[in-house]
Amino acid sequence: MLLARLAQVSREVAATSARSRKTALLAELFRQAEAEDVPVVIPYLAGRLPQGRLGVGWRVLGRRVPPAAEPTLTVREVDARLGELGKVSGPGAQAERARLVGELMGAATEDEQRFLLGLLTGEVRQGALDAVAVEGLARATGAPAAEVRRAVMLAGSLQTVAQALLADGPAALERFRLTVGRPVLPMLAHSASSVAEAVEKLGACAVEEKLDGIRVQVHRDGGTVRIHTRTLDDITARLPEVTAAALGLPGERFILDGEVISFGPDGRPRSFQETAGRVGSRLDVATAAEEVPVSPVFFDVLTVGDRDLLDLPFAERHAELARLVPEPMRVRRTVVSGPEEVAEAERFLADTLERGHEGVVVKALDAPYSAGRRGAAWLKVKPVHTLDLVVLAAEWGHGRRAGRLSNLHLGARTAEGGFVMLGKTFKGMTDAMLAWQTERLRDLAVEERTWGVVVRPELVVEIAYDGLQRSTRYPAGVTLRFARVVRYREDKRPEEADTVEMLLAAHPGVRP
Ligand SMILES: Nc1ncnc2c1ncn2[C@@H]1O[C@H](COP(=O)(O)OP(=O)(O)OP(=O)(O)O)[C@@H](O)[C@H]1O
Repeated sequence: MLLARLAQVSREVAATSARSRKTALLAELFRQAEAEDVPVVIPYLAGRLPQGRLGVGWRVLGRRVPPAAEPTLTVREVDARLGELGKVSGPGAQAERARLVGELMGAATEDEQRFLLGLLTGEVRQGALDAVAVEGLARATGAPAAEVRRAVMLAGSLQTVAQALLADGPAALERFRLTVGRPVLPMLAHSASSVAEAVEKLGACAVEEKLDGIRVQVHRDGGTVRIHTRTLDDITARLPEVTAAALGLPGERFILDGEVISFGPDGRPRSFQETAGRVGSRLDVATAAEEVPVSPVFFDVLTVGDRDLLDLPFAERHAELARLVPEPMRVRRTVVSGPEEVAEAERFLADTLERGHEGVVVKALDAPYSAGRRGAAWLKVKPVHTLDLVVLAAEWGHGRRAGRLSNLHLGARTAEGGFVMLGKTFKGMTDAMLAWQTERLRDLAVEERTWGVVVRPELVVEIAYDGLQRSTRYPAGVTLRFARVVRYREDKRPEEADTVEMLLAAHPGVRP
């Protein structure tokens, strides 16, 4: 497929707000694409680079190159060239990168140059395109949209499903069943501002403790156990305690969903940093396991034996969980019948906080498991509210922080898929964090200024704040009071960051 065609569709999709038109445009594009184009077409449509980052800054991208008259570049050729670009390193790297970018831009028409520039600077990011792409794909291949959606959910990747569908037609969907040993993206939660609001919305529900650890999906097939993170990384080797626990359960084949967390000698949860440090460390697992032992605490089950439980109501899945996993290895919970029992839910939250946990997750008893979705059936309630924002730029520090990128420009997501700046912060950073972010943000820089760098909007950071206030200085018309960094969220993609709308909804008293 020609890059020119992709650039044209990308522009047309962005220009229309009608979902049916977007679907039609994408269906047409998929009809013209070959299966081999898919690993490039899908990320490019969403404004993502399959290579992640390329290390080309504004100095290179800012140079004007005369455009080609006719489109000749194919998407696969562009991908191969960007792959080459990503490999350049060592002395003279900048000059070599500039040469490669110059060559690529010189082979592109004006329209394609604009598209490539947007792609390389992270500006063509199109939010929420995946859902429309699923419909387009279904229409292009004659597969039922609901089945394509379920396959994408289970594969955890639109790209994998699209490639299979374009190569082999609707029969390929068979390959994407829930299978022990193949991880699926976990179900996620929305926020509610209070337990009362959550219970009001959900009716009959379970109120579960929210543990501040690391999400894990544990697959056991006979004597084999595999443990995956929320981003589907395999961390089995790092968690021997969890493997042993899974092998000790009475079932031979299952998939469990839960959290691993480390409890101190007093039985209280250790800080998130300690658990994360333990789970993140690959070296000398035996010593680490002795110093910071972790425990799995499960809250859901996706498969038992050969039965796929995803579509069962949560109440029934939990009954299966209780048969398989003994109580000390399950999250604590209370079940309430609806708003008339809100006092019980509130008592449970207070008790959970007392025991040192973060808050609760309130879950509808009748809801299926929606893998990879931030479903409305799970609502988290945390007294300390934090936001997941995206770093848009960073300023060089002064004094003790000279030579470090320090003051972060924070952006919330907009409905259109872009980002809008909400404020800045240099608070809450440890020395290690400053060193890490300096290196990481330099890699992401697309523009260097005397005051700092403007970066590709990639890095998600969790921010605590004391409130929201009106502001004429920031484009959203509001800014955060006393924003401070809690932690970086490398497990989150910028598409998962909080939106301006969510922020405004959480602060009904403040209007831009
Ligand atoms: N009982 C529980 N049920 C579901 N998730 C739980 C529970 N206890 C802890 N968690 C954790 O809380 C997360 C649910 O919140 P969400 O889906 O919004 O993820 P998140 O954005 O990482 O949230 P947060 O930053 O608040 O932890 C899960 O991914 C899981 O790691």
